[in-house]
Amino acid sequence: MSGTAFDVQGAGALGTLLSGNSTSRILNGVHAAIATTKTLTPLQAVGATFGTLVAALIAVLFYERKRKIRHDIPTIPTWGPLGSAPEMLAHRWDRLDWSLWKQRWHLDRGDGMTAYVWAPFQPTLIVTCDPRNVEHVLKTRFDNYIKGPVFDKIQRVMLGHGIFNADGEQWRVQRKTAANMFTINNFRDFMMHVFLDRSQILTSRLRDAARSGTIVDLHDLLYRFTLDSFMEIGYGARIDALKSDEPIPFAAAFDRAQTIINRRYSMGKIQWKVIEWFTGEGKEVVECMKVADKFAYDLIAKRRAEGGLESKNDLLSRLLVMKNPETGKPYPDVELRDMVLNFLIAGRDTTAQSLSWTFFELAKSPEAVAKFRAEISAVCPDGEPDYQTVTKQLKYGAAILSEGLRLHPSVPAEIKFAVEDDVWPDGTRIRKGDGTAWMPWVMGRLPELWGDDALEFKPERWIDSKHPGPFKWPVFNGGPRTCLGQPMVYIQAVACLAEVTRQFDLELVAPEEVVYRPALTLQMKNGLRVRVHERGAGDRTSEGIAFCA
Ligand code: HEM
Repeated sequence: MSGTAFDVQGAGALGTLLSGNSTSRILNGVHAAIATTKTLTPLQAVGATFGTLVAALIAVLFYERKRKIRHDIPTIPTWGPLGSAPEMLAHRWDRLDWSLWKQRWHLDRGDGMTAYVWAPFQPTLIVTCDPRNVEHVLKTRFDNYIKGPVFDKIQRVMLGHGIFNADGEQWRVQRKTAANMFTINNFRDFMMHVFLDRSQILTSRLRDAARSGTIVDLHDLLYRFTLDSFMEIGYGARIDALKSDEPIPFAAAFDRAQTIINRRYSMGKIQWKVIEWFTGEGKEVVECMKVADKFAYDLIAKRRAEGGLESKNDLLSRLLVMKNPETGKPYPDVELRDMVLNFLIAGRDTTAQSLSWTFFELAKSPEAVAKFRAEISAVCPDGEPDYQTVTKQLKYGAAILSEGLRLHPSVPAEIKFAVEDDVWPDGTRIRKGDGTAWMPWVMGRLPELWGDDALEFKPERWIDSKHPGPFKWPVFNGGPRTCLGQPMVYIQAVACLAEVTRQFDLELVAPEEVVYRPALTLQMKNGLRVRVHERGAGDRTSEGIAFCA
């Protein structure tokens, strides 16, 4: 290869990396350098080209630094033109702990609750733990903060144009449709029936484990529990994942795609594209999504073919008879596919994770378990609970879940992008295009927000004090984009917590192994291995798998 051809390719690659006036100045420099290489030997030309590219890269890094550095917002000490990139790389496995450490550092210096972090080729992120700012972004200036193209490009292959990915009118229409479905009253009875039925299968698996002395991965069982429940409630389909230990092909493909996609958030677009091209993971995502897509389209076709949709209670049947308020026509399959997969992510992973982390905390807190058992015996002494019991009477159970979510929010961090310049309530100046982030995981651990016992698992704080509201505890978001599933989560999770706690003692096998995997949602990296002990007949009011007898 001649030195010149090689050089021009290199310059071309740089050209696609960059844009803007300064960039063209840099490129002119590169071209000038290339022209001089024409008189060199091939080896010298390669050396000169490499040197030129390195010099150009350094120039770009310094330009990026100049563009991103903010003198009006605090940040941790950075690595010159590399910003915080080296630390982000070093802390890719404990990203949340690093963020907490960073926030503590700022608070101890008197910087306040808002700081920023930057790295080359990634959007600058202004990160806040101030509930006033969170309220401002989520509610007061809702229209000024959007998910934006970064989120859309990363997630498009999986979420399509579904509700999680959408902004503006596209989001508004879907929100309306989804909100309508969640207000249907008879849906609640159907839901309750499904949750109790699946809870019974879960407890029968735990009983088998207790009797055979087998250690179980409760995290995996809870994923199966929420998958089975949501498949029935959402799509009227029974897949009985809980009755087996085998991987479910579509769920495995979907999980693999999620794992690869989640990693994209810690990189710039070019970085993840290049890495996925080299590792073949880009193609793998596409293949996995073909499996998930086929699953979704088959579900839609089957439900449509069965007919009688008007009398069915599941979400998909309701979607199939609904008309898009925009077009006045039924939703096309491609939009139904997006809804199916968006709701599956919402309905399965987050609830399974919240239950897993809450059981983890309960297993370390015998006092909370004793209080919960006393409440269960008091409010449902004879027979299965109804909707009212779970939603109104198991107050300590609900407090246990809220406390579990405070310390381990299923969505640990959120990002939105500013449409226009703005000023936050704490005085932080936001520029058009800035990424703004808040981290429920970090907020839940700050003594400044929760008192000196912030790191302790204390369900009582939800009973003894006023509810903190959605902006100090943004676990389910707040404002117009509040989680639509929150009431459903409390029914399913409180029923499941009560059912398991009433019948079993859970012993953690290796508590030190219970750690998160950095991802969009708070998975347990090594699962939740427990030894299950059936409570003696004297501990319960009766034998059996009824919810509370
Ligand atoms: C513990 C369980 C759950 C947690 C912690 C949770 C949390 C959240 C959060 C933080 C968001 C905002 C996401 C974003 O905009 O980036 C959200 C949105 C949403 N959630 Fe949940 N969620 C849970 C369970 C569920 C369930 C079971 C459903 C229903 C099937 C559901 C349905 C939705 C929907 C439809 C949205 C989109 C709302 C919108 O953008 O307008 N969620 N959830």
